[in-house]
Amino acid sequence: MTSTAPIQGSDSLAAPDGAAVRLTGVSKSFGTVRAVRDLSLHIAPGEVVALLGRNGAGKSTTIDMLLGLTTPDSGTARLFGAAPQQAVSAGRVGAMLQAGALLPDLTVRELVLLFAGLQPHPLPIGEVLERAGIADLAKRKTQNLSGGQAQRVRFALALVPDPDLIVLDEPTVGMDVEVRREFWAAMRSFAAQGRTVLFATHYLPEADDFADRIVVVSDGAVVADGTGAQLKAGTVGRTVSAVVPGADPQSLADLPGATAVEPVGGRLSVRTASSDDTLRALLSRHPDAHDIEVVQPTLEAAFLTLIGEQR
Ligand SMILES: Nc1ncnc2c1ncn2[C@@H]1O[C@H](COP(=O)(O)OP(=O)(O)OP(=O)(O)O)[C@@H](O)[C@H]1O
Repeated sequence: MTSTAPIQGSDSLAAPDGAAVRLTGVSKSFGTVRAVRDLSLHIAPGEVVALLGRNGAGKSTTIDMLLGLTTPDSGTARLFGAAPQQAVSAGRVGAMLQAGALLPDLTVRELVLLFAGLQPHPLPIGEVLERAGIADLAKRKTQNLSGGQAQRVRFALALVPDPDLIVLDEPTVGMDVEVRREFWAAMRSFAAQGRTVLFATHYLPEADDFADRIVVVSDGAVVADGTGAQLKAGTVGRTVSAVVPGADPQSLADLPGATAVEPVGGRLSVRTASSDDTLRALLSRHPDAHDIEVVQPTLEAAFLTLIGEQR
């Protein structure tokens, strides 16, 4: 006999909804400051997600709630279907938070060992040092590290639990260009194993280069969520610019797809949701238009538009 009835007694440790991270309508205020407002975020296992926003947007507060370091005023935070503290205690989560002094008077190796002793299934110390690129710093006292070296040690501590999810709050602050490159290479190999990465940043190129998905936060709320390409296409559109004899910005405002027109150095620049339609109509109306350019927006332009709209 065949049956289509649901299987009973499924693994209670599995995330019931399959999500690595699920924030549902979380809010947090500090006095009169509403740091995070009704924010929801769902991250599937294996995704690499950037939380992008300017200073004070609410990124760190969101991360603190997600890790169980701060309790939301309302809403819920779940990691792998469990309460954040439970997922952290189970060694499923590694975190690299902003600044915070490393325990002094210990060598890097001693610090990593101490931290490993608190984890249920830590990675071997040699592997941690290797993966974080700090084998050469193992014997250095933590208080003698440079800012960038201390960041790499914090990254090592995040790797110690051998986590399924790694959460990084502005991880590359203080790292020089070379160290930054090595750091992202290490993160790529971590993510290539199917693990989940969430990082907060205000470096747009990092979000664009490294994340599968960018969640833009402004004034404590999600204002956009998509790939870098989707954010660029969906928010700003392309720009058609040309020298158009006898035209002024107002006369081009009704071109199909046009959302804004401005004069830029003797040219007219038309921001458009449909560059093909705009260009056809422009040439039909002004056959003498010349030096035409169609420009794809940068992520920075998309970001500024998004947070500008929000404000
Ligand atoms: N403990 C606190 N007490 C009072 N206000 C706070 C506290 N923590 C955060 N805030 C305020 O909440 C808002 C959000 O801060 P948060 O640190 O989450 O932003 P952020 O996006 O991480 O900023 P940054 O990029 O500068 O780190 C800010 O206005 C901040 O001043």
